[in-house]
Amino acid sequence: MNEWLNYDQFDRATWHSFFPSERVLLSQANLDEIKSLNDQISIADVQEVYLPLIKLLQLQYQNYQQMHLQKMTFLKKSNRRVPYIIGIAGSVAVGKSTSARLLQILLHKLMPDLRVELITTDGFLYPNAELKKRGLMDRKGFPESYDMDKLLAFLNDVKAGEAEVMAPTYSHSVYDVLLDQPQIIKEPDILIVEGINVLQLPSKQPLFVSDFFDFSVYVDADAKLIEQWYLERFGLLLDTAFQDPSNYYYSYAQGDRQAAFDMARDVWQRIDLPNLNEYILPTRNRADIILHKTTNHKIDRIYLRED
Ligand SMILES: Nc1ncnc2c1ncn2[C@@H]1O[C@H](COP(=O)(O)OP(=O)(O)O)[C@@H](O)[C@H]1O
Ligand SMILES: CC(C)(COP(=O)(O)O)[C@@H](O)C(=O)NCCC(=O)O
Repeated sequence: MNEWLNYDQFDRATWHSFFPSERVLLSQANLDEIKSLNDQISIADVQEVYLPLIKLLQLQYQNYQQMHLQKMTFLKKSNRRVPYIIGIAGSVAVGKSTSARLLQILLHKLMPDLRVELITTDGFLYPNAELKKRGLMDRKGFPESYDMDKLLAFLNDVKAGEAEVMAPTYSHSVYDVLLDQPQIIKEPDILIVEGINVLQLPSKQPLFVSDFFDFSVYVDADAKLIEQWYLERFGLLLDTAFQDPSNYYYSYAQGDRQAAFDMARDVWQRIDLPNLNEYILPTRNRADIILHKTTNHKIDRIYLRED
């Protein structure tokens, strides 16, 4: 079966024409905020690809709230705010968290009155101690390495309108879950949930994580490019680890740089690449939109699911 059957495909110029840049002028403060996130981010991508996507999301969000109000009126129930949840999927190191932060900044720009929160499912990985106990250290990121019940309960509580919901957090430099630093999510209007596993089907649970999503994005690129981005990120992790003995990568940063990169290349080949091929890529055609990247993270094609 043609996996693109249900998608409209657009090149950048066509996609941009749906919402020309002049409609939202980014201030210097906006640009500074984006550049502080990552100074390599292309502002052309932001204006030509992300702003039309944000406009589409704004329309979907408004529709969603209207539908919800009509339903509550029909059921003679009082209306309450129900968070709109956006999932962002894709390989390790494809740029999910960078895209998620961009969406958060731009959604806030277009709808300044809304509270937009962002979490990553990395926090729902079992802690390293538990992964070791289960013999799963080399399976980090694979479906069995996540506490899916905890993630589903978290999403359920957010959707149910709980005043405060705790999300565990993860640090790449500690290489573990930060059990003492949970993130507190307080009644968001929009919640972005970013992670490699957000479009996966559960093995035991009766619910999918994506059952909670109102819109989903898959960030896509050729595996060879993603490996390069993985290694570039590893280089940045090494640079920051250099003077910090508590950093997971400290000993690699102190030792031979070539050997450190050989180790990272091996981890990519043994763990993250098979995970991409076996468990992440097969979820691509569940997304509402696929952002396809080429060299230098430039988005060259956009696939939008047909209704
Ligand atoms: N749009 C972008 N432009 C330039 N570099 C980017 C962009 N998106 C991601 N990167 C870089 O690629 C690497 C992986 O991105 P990251 O957001 O950490 O990926 P993920 O969350 O998917 O693991 C990081 O070094 C990040 O700085
Ligand atoms: C924590 C992760 C599963 C998730 O990755 P992310 O999407 O945040 O890049 C990944 O970064 C990871 O640690 N994978 C295990 C093998 C490795 O060290 O790359």
